[in-house]
Amino acid sequence: MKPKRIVLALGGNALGENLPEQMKAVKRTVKTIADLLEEGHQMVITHGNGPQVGMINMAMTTLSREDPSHPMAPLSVCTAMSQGYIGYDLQNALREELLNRGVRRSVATVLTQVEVDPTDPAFQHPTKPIGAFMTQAEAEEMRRRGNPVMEDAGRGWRRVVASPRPRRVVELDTIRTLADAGQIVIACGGGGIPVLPDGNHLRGAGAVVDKDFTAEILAEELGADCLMILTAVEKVAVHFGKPNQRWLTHMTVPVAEKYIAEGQFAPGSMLPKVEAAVAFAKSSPGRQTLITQLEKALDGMRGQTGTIIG
Ligand SMILES: Nc1ncnc2c1ncn2[C@@H]1O[C@H](COP(=O)(O)OP(=O)(O)O)[C@@H](O)[C@H]1O
Ligand SMILES: NC(=O)OP(=O)(O)O
Repeated sequence: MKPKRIVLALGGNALGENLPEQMKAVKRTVKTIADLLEEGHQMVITHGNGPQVGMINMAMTTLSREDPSHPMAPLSVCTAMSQGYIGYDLQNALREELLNRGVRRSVATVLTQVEVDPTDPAFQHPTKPIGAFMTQAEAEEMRRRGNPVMEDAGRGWRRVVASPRPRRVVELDTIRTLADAGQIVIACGGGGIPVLPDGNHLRGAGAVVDKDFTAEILAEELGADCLMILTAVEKVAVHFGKPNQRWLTHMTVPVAEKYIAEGQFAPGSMLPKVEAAVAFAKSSPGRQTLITQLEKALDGMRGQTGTIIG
């Protein structure tokens, strides 16, 4: 297989939901990344932060309630914390996995900001699920305390926050320089820290950006051949979770757009992945997205499983 430049977007199951789970999960995750690197692919890695940013935000809110001298931490700051928290485990686990395979490579996490538009209507309509899953009763209580909640793709209830579209990766030049120099970069974690340009100042925004959209921008800007989105399902389905569910091996752009229009993909979970894939395919001929499970990434790259879009 010809080596490719891949932007890899890691979903929740690659990271676990709390500290001990994360330390365990990343050990499994980096085996997949190391396998892909061994095949000669060049990788820029990004990851989600839904559970983690929710946990950090809740911890900071509790601290501020208990001791008002600690002001509430905005979601932008919580995302910055989540990039450090996840990047720390991921880069160390990958470094160690490579060393165990006799490979000495530099791995670095770049704290990354993304510009968002203050007029983005998403600020008025929270859709991004964060934090742990809740029962409906817990969700009602959360709603009563002023936090919007939503049912998340049949898996339970979660708090939802605004998720504006990313427009520009602020630290793109740094990421490109490191990637071009053959270094392994972890960047744009949690979709990037959302910021609003205000003259020379970048003001943090109260939102969580979808990592699939930021990964798409990164893949476009870095001239990647492949956007790889690793999640909890091996393939994308139509009629997901229904008796007539059908797993998809390949979607052309028009077919993906037709399924999007039919509402086949759940907002806040599979929809942004397929929308990102469509945008990537449209950005230049030959660009493809692979959506599959972490454990199936190598088979997916070999065309043996997963859903290819483009
Ligand atoms: N049409 C669909 N096909 C496959 N999975 C779907 C579909 N619609 C919703 N899903 C759900 O979306 C999930 C992936 O979204 P999510 O868990 O938010 O991603 P991430 O892995 O990035 O955290 C799948 O595990 C599945 O439960
Ligand atoms: N920020 C983000 O997209 O996180 P998840 O992938 O965990 O939803």
